[in-house]
Amino acid sequence: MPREIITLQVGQCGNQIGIEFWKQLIKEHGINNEGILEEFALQGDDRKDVFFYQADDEHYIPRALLIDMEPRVINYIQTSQFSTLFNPENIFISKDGGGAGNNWACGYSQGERYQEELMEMIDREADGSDSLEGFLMLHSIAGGTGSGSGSYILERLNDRFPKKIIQTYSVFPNQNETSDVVVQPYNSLLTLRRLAQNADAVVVLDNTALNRIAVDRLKIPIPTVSQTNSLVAMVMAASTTTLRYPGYMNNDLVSILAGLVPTPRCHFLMTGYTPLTIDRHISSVRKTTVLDVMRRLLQTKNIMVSTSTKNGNYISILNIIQGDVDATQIHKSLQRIRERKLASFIEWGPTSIQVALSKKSPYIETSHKVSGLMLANHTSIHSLFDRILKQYHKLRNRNAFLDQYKKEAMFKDSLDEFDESRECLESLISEYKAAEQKNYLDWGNDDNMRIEEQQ
Ligand SMILES: Nc1nc2c(ncn2[C@@H]2O[C@H](COP(=O)(O)OP(=O)(O)OP(=O)(O)O)[C@@H](O)[C@H]2O)c(=O)[nH]1
Repeated sequence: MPREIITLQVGQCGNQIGIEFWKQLIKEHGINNEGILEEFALQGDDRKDVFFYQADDEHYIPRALLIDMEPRVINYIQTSQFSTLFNPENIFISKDGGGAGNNWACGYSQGERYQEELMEMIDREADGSDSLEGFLMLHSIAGGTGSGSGSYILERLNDRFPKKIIQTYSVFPNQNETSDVVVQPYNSLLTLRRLAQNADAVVVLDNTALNRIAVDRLKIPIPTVSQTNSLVAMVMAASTTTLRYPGYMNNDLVSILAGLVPTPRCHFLMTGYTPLTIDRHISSVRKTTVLDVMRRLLQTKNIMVSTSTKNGNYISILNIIQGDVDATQIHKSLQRIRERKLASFIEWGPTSIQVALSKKSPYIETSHKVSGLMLANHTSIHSLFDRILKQYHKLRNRNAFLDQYKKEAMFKDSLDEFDESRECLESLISEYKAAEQKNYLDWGNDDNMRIEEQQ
C-alpha cells in the first residue's frame, strides 16, 4: 500500500526549489518531462505512487500543489519543458497577482482570503490518495508568500489533518548578504513560530551554508540561485529515497521521523551530503568507502546549516547510504566512528547513528561508488535561531519598518503577534540548550532546577 505524500510549494523560493526537486525525481524514476514513463523504465520496482499518480492517459502527475501570490515563477514553469507535467487544477496564483511584498502579514492575510480555494485544492488532492501519509511544504521563511501564506496553510493543515505528518523544507536567509529584504528578521520570526507549533519536522536549508558549500567545496566563485537549488534538490531527493525504493526500514515518513525526533519540540533537522557535484563542478572527493562517506557527513564543512556541530550534541542521526555497500562495511564504519568519538551525542537517551541502506536510481550514472545523506537533529541549531532573534531585536527596538505590518488586520490594534512569536522562539532556544544537559528529561518538571546557559 503506498503511503502517499502531497507536496505544497509556496512562493518564489518554494516553487523554484520545487521544480528542481521534481526534475530530479522524474529523472530517477525514468519519467520524461511530459510525465510519460520511458521504455527503459517499464520494469522498474520503484514506488512511483508515493509522489506521483497516473492520469487516465497513463501520464505520471506529481502530487504537487503550486501556490504563489504572484505569477512570475509559476508562469515560467508553465511555459517551460515541464509545462504538461503538473495538473493545471493544482496551480494557484492569486487574482491580484501582486505578491506579498516581502511582508509576512500580507502573505498571511492573502492565505486567509483565499483559504476556500486553497483548502479545496488540498482536499481534492488528499481525497485522491488511498492512504495519505502527509504533506511536504517547500518555502522560504524570509519573504512574504512562502513565509506568511505558508504559515497560514500550515495552521490549516494541522487543523484539518491532525493525524497526518507535516514536514517542511524551509529555506533560511543568507546572513552574510546585505539583504534585499530588510524585514526578513520579522518574517523569519513569525514563520518560525508556525514551524515550531504546526510542523512535525522542519528540514532547515540555510542559504548561508549552501552558499559557503558551493564556494568552498565546489569552487564556484559566485554561485547562482539555480546552482544552490540543485544542492537543495539533491538533498531532498536523497532524503526521500527510502520512501521511493522499497527496503526493510524507513519506508515511511513516520518511521524516519520517529528515530530523528525523540521529543516533539526539537524537530528542526540539519542535512549533510557527500560527495557533492553541481553541473560539472565536483568536490575534491575521489575515494568513497562507507567509512569515508560517514566520516565526511559528520564534518561541519559539509553540513548545510551555518552552525558549528563542534558545539553542542547530536540528539539523533540518520545516514541514508546509497551505492554498492554491504552490512559489514556499515558495522565496521560505525564501530570506527564510535572508537574515534567522531560524534558527540546527548546523554539523556539511547543514541547511535542509524543507517538506512537505499537503492540508487538505475537510470542515472554517478561518478562515485557510494554517496550519503545525513539527516541530523543537533542542539547547535539554536545558534541559528539566536541570530534571527538578535536581528529581530535590532529592528524592533527602533520600531523600524512596522507600518507595512500595521496595515493588516492582524497587526492593526496590537503587535502581540510579534511578542508571542518572540516568546515562542526564546522557548525553543531554551529547549535546545536544555537538551544539551544530562538532566533534560527533568527540565521544566522542577521549578528549582536551573539549566546552565552555555554560550
Ligand atoms: N535557496 C533559494 N533561496 C531563495 C530562492 N528564491 C528566493 N530565495 C530566498 O527566499 C527569500 C525571499 O523569499 P521569496 O521566496 O523570494 O519570497 P516569496 O515567498 O515569494 O514572497 P513575496 O515575494 O513577498 O511574495 C530570500 O531569503 C531569498 O534569498 C531560491 O530559488 N532558492
